[in-house]
Amino acid sequence: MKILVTGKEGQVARCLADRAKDHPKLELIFVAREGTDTVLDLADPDTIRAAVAAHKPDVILNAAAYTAVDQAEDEPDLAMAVNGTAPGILAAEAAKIGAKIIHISTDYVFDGDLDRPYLPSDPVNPIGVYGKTKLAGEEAVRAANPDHVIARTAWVYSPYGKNFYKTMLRLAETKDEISVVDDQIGNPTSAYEIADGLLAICDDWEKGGSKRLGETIHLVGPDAMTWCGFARKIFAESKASGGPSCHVNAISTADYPTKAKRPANSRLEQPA
Ligand SMILES: NC(=O)C1=CN([C@@H]2O[C@H](COP(=O)(O)OP(=O)(O)OC[C@H]3O[C@@H](n4cnc5c(N)ncnc54)[C@H](OP(=O)(O)O)[C@@H]3O)[C@@H](O)[C@H]2O)C=CC1
Ligand SMILES: Cc1cn([C@H]2C[C@H](O)[C@@H](COP(=O)(O)OP(=O)(O)O[C@H]3O[C@@H](C)C(=O)[C@@H](O)[C@H]3O)O2)c(=O)[nH]c1=O
Repeated sequence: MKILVTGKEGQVARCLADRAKDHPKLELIFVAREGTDTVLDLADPDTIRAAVAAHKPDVILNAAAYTAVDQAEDEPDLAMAVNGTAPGILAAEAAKIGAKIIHISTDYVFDGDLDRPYLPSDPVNPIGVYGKTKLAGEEAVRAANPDHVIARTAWVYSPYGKNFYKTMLRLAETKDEISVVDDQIGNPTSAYEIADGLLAICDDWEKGGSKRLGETIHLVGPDAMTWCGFARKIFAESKASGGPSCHVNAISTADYPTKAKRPANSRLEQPA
């Protein structure tokens, strides 16, 4: 089964590439906005149509996105083109050739006001530009192709790209203490967990199954914690293996002003 993966250099895409060898019946083709034989720029619909026509995949896995949460507040049009409009074009192009689409979304589609983990069926209400654009992408995918899976994940970390885990370890190289917000809670998620979850769905489809088809699912790590708790965990593990570590002060969101508002409660849960 041929799977066209967007965003070749992203965290999830790179973990998909690492895991591909465990799924010999899945042929993963990675494209990016530059540097690949077939270029796919989500901000340029013509390149989307051309890439899908060139590869005629059975599944499109959209792992690319505009993920700079604060920067999105200053570039809402570009963020909307990439996160909101392009997924609909990918989904429509997939539908035209009878292909399925897996689209990755985020906890930031929720406002964070609920006092329990969010279920896929809970009402959405994003509070920042990034979340609004990701919600538009979800809606566009649902409208364009019934053969979709929308997998919402959260707080992604991996050895690749930019993420909170790597930021903490980098800061610890030069600082004795750092201050991290202790009033935003969520589920840190390894990009490998996401890759494994999505490839398990593809394996099922390859065998003729219909696992999760038409569903919006939550695919996150098992443990919820605050960003401060996550930082402390990162340093505890790092210290145990002889890596950098530093003291973490717990602060409130009000003490760490950022351009974009983030949900206080980002916990996601998938019903059994
Ligand atoms: N990171 C996180 O904490 C979370 C991520 N998600 C979602 O998970 C998915 C994967 O995220 P993650 O792997 O962390 O993302 P990354 O930020 O690691 O990578 C995003 C990729 O998207 C590519 N990209 C950006 N703009 C375009 C464009 N116009 N055309 C083509 N490619 C583009 C980037 O390309 P380039 O290398 O050229 O910059 C990059 O390779 C996304 O849908 C994201 O919204 C959901 C929840 C949490
Ligand atoms: C670096 C740093 C951040 N923070 C705070 C800011 C913010 O509230 C929180 C997380 O910071 P970041 O900017 O690294 O994370 P952020 O970019 O908000 O992460 C989000 O990315 C997008 C793509 C998603 O979809 C989300 O699930 C989520 O993972 O930690 C501190 O309190 N101290 C620090 O030293």
